[in-house]
Amino acid sequence: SSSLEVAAPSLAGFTGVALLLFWEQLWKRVIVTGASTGIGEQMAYHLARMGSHILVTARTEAKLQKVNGKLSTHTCTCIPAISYSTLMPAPLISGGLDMLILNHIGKSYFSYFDGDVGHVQKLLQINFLSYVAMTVSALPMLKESEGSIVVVSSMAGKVGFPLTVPYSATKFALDGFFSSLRQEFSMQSVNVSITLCVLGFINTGKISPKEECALEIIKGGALRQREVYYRYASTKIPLLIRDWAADFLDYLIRKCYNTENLKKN
Ligand SMILES: NC(=O)C1=CN([C@@H]2O[C@H](COP(=O)(O)OP(=O)(O)OC[C@H]3O[C@@H](n4cnc5c(N)ncnc54)[C@H](OP(=O)(O)O)[C@@H]3O)[C@@H](O)[C@H]2O)C=CC1
Ligand SMILES: CC(C)CCC[C@@H](C)[C@H]1CC[C@H]2[C@@H]3C(=O)C=C4C[C@@H](O)CC[C@]4(C)[C@H]3CC[C@]12C
Repeated sequence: SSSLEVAAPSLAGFTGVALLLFWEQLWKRVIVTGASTGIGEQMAYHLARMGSHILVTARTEAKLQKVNGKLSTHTCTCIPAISYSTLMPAPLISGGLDMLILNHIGKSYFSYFDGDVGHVQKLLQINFLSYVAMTVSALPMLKESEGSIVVVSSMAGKVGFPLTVPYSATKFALDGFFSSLRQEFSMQSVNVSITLCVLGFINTGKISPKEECALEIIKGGALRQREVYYRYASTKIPLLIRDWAADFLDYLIRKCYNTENLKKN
């Protein structure tokens, strides 16, 4: 099929090709949040090439329309101005859902924690509570389809990095909520998979391109993996060090930061 031709060159290995062959039967209806830019936007393009029906969300209608324009030959609905309050509107799409990809984040700062409790609360609302609320409202549909929840997190949601205190808190919260929920699904025989994605720094260059990252996230979700690491070596190895020598990893991380230009709080 044409979807295979477009996506095949960027896929590594047999699993990726096998996944694409079965995708059209298995993974038709997908929601991607925060899909107007970055990794979410790239996920939308990959999914469209695979023939999925996708619903993308973000706050800015203009940016969503740009994405929608590039997706014009595929079924795509855009939801602008979703406030991501804790109360999500009742099921976003009727007719079922196979995969919910939770990806959006609110803006934060990259410097020492400034003591602004209100900002932490707001970021928890956007990066964490809205994920909980969307999961709750999508769950009846996901149970019916035996579908998947994909949660996009970060190395900063597994290890304490400096300069990202509020952000890190929201990402650690996601791990707690979804890891615990995965256990309950298993105990209650709820066949909905939960995939937590642990990403390192993603850029637009050659080292960790967002296009490849987006495809790895979709693959991990479709294969119902517990966690996705991207890129694998530079995220998995530090996590192995963390489990055996946490102080040593903290030391290595601090050594990567040039703190001369930073204002002390
Ligand atoms: N980029 C990186 O290096 C890394 C990214 N990650 C994770 O990957 C995911 C995607 O990151 P990235 O592609 O960089 O994100 P971007 O900043 O490129 O995109 C964020 C998306 O979320 C939407 N958004 C922003 N603010 C809000 C809000 N208040 N409410 C709802 N939606 C909002 C934006 O659209 P709009 O503003 O129109 O609402 C946009 O679509 C995130 O979960 C992030 O934590 C993890 C590790 C590293
Ligand atoms: C242990 C090392 C091998 C890996 C180091 C990875 C470090 C450098 C990675 C891990 C998590 C990354 C941050 C992140 O998750 C999300 C964002 C939001 C985005 O809008 C701007 C960039 C920012 C702050 C990333 C900055 C780079 C971080 C600290």
